[in-house]
Amino acid sequence: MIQIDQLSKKYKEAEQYSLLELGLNIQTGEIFGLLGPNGAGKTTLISILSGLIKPTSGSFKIDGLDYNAHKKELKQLIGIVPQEYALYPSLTAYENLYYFGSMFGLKGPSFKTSIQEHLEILGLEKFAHKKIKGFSGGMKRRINLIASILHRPKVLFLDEPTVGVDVQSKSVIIDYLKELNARGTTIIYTSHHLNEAETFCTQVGIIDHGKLLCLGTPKELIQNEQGAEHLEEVFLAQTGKALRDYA
Ligand SMILES: Nc1ncnc2c1ncn2[C@@H]1O[C@H](COP(=O)(O)OP(=O)(O)OP(=O)(O)O)[C@@H](O)[C@H]1O
Repeated sequence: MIQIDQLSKKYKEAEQYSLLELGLNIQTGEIFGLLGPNGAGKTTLISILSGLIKPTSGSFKIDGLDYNAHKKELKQLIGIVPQEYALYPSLTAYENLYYFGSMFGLKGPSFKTSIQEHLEILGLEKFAHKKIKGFSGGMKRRINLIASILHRPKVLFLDEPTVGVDVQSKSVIIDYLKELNARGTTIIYTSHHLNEAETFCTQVGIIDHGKLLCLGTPKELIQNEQGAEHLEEVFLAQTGKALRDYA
């Protein structure tokens, strides 16, 4: 589904590469967890794959389509849930979703029904006509998720979709993502919640300093790391214990 070849990114004015000749294949139907410490390059990689920023060099294809030649098709094919909320605070939940769906050309009664259905599935039907500015973090994350999937993307990129939300919202989000995946959506997500990734992901890639360190199912990675019982131990063995503070 996704073929990444020798992808590098050096931001303007940055001294170091944020991604360095990274190669990776992600198969159709996976729930792929992109894990790594702060500053590892996760957001950079997801932002390149979802067309938000350009790589410095290298290439990638999604569903056989090269990004440079097929930008329009790829926009319809993918959904993006960014780390920051991309919502209009003074519009209601319904108005936000209507706006984002319209951007993908959605319209008509079936579109309106689809918004209502998604609000129900994610437990937000009571808040459909309330303004976003009063919503909790967990509610905003769920609205952000709906906004990114109304056009039924084949591939969904999520940058830390469960950060800063309570256990209840997290569980609704994860269950919903599993359901989407069961219906055929390939999921690529970043997270610092290693317990969550261990049970949620079918494949995991650990990256650091812009390079892929290891790749496999959570079970394979745990088996291959001597003495490890959980993904967290694999992660620390691969990336070390040094703090990654940067400003
Ligand atoms: N716009 C930018 N300009 C310059 N450097 C940047 C920019 N965005 C990110 N970087 C740098 O690129 C590196 C990778 O950052 P990135 O945000 O991709 O990491 P991350 O793995 O997503 O981290 P986190 O877990 O903190 O979100 C870091 O060193 C960061 O400082």
